[in-house]
Amino acid sequence: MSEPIVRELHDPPAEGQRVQHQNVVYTTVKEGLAHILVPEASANGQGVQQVFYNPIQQFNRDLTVLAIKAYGKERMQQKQAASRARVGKFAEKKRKRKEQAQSDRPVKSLKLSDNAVQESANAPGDAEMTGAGEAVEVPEKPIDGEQPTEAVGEVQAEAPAANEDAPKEEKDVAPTFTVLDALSASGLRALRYAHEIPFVTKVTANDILKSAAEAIERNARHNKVVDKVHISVDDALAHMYQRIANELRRIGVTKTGPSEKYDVIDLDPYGTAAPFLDAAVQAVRDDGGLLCVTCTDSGVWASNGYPEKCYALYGGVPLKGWYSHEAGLRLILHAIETSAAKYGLAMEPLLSLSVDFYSRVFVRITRSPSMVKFQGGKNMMVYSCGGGCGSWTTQLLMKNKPAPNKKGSGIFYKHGFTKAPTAPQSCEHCGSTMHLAGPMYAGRIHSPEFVKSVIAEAENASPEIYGTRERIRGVLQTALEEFLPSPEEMQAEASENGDGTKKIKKSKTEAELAAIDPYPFFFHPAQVSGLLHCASPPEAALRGALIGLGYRVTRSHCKPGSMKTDAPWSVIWHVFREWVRQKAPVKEENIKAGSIAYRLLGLGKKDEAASAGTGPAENGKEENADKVPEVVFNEKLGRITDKTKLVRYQMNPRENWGPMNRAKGK
Ligand SMILES: C[S@@+](CC[C@H](N)C(=O)[O-])C[C@H]1O[C@@H](n2cnc3c(N)ncnc32)[C@H](O)[C@@H]1O
Ligand SMILES: [Zn+2]
Repeated sequence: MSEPIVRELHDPPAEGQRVQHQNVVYTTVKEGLAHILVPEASANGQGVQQVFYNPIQQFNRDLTVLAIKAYGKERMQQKQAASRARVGKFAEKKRKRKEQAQSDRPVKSLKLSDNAVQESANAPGDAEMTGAGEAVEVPEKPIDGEQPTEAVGEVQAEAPAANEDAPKEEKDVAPTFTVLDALSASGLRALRYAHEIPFVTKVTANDILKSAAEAIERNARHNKVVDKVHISVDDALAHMYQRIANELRRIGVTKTGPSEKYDVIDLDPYGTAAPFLDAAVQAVRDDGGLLCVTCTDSGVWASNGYPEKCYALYGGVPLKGWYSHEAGLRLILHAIETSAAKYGLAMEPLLSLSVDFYSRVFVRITRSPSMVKFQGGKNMMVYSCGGGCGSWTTQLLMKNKPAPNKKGSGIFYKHGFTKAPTAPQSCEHCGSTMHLAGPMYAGRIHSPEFVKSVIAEAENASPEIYGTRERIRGVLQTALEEFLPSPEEMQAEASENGDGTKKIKKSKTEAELAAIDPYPFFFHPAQVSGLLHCASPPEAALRGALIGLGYRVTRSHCKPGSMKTDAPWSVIWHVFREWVRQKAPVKEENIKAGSIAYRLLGLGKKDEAASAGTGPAENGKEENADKVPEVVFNEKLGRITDKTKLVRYQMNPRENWGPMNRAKGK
């Protein structure tokens, strides 16, 4: 029997309570600090929903709250510093004006220099307070108790009305932090941002459905956050383009008031976010605004089922194979980057995850035409042996080549062409046909500093409020460990610490931002073993073998059992052949001549050697085995002791797991 209805909309919200409002009975579902009212028939994601709510996406929402917190703390510090500087500037001017007034001389209008105007427009958090392009300063209103002098009146006549609300005190320039939940449904995200992120000053919850807007209003009232949550019923594109137009008007005409752009935009659509990207990159603030993007159409970006659709949506061809999810993240990043580039906006990936049935990426958008020039050299084509052994090779679309400046004043970059395809049409390892994929993003998909800052937020978060906290810690730690520095990066790291001095954190240089990820994809030992018809090596043994040969090994957050390494494919295959020879012999008579396993195991070569009378290499060892260091499957060397027992991968998806159907609301 159901619980009796004990609550009204205006009562304090409480988990599990039944609430009646306008003849509908709702169950109160708590997530984070927010309570949402879910019509009883559709609670738990069952039944036909009027407004979309998927409980399984809590991970996505918990993570986003923590990510915005981590991102916003730094941003608010910058904004507050800009604010203080501005208040200081005004206080100084106020003092000067007072002195002038007292000396009984007419006060002159204050013209800001071009540089000052530029600075004011560019400083984070500043443009919204002053209006970019502001040129003439208004004198202060008379200080309490003072009578305006004639002189002040004279200057006021010169000043444009647009500057009337120029800041006078700290409270007038208090920094804002705005978020757009562009596809809000029940408003759950907006409610959580309003409740859980203390520095958020306003969240706009937008949805195209009137029924969603009604739900948001109901939930905002129930949660008592109506002052922070602004509701908008509109097409998300129309809403964002309107803000872009308003901002252009603000900068060009009114020159005052807060920025119309958002500090953070969250896109959490049905399926793909691709149609919203062009507007979102422009509607988020271009001084480092944060874009959070979900795409649930993994059947498009991580499979070979619909390459034509993937190309249409993301501007790249997907990959077939084990690492298709990693490639999918790179396709989505490519789509965001190309959307942004044409407006002179650069994208920096902060965190890119492929989890459950969707991807979630967090990127920073900054106006930087000079960074945009690096983009051709940060995107790549991939040649993959998807139908065969799964090996790959990549090719950048362009080269970003450092060239010393002739005058000796530092390094600048040339952006040039690369050579025609270097990969053969047939796989050099197994002879199968190679396929073309991409273009896709070739840079780092996470920023280690950002990932660490979100981990720190997760560690301080209460597990009662953040139900998926342990999983967040595990996934983020795994994402952090994915980072295999390139030889250049390792060298830079070593030289910084070489003299024993403490490493000083430098701001990122263009070269660092332009760096590509030299090890973009993982491989999957169990699947490789399947191809060879052999037992799969224990992870520690395989890791030990690669480490013993001098390579680095880590894993990908995308798939349990995955391995990322800087060992080339030729070495990976050599290690597997040795595995078969030393530890996991296969029945050669069961392996069909000419098959992928036959070619990868080099059985053809043995046959050739036998018929030539030279016989197979002794003990089946490879012919040039002397030249290759011995492969030792040293489990001890490869063992990872995970003392903290992190939940690195989702193990038990609950019932009703998946993207769920669209809501039926109007
Ligand atoms: C997947 S749901 C959002 C779920 C929500 N973000 C959450 O975490 O619970 C997608 C929402 O986008 C809305 N929507 C679809 N197309 C839209 C558009 N063009 N503009 C605004 N909202 C749209 C739908 O009505 C639906 O409520
Ligand atoms: Zn192959």
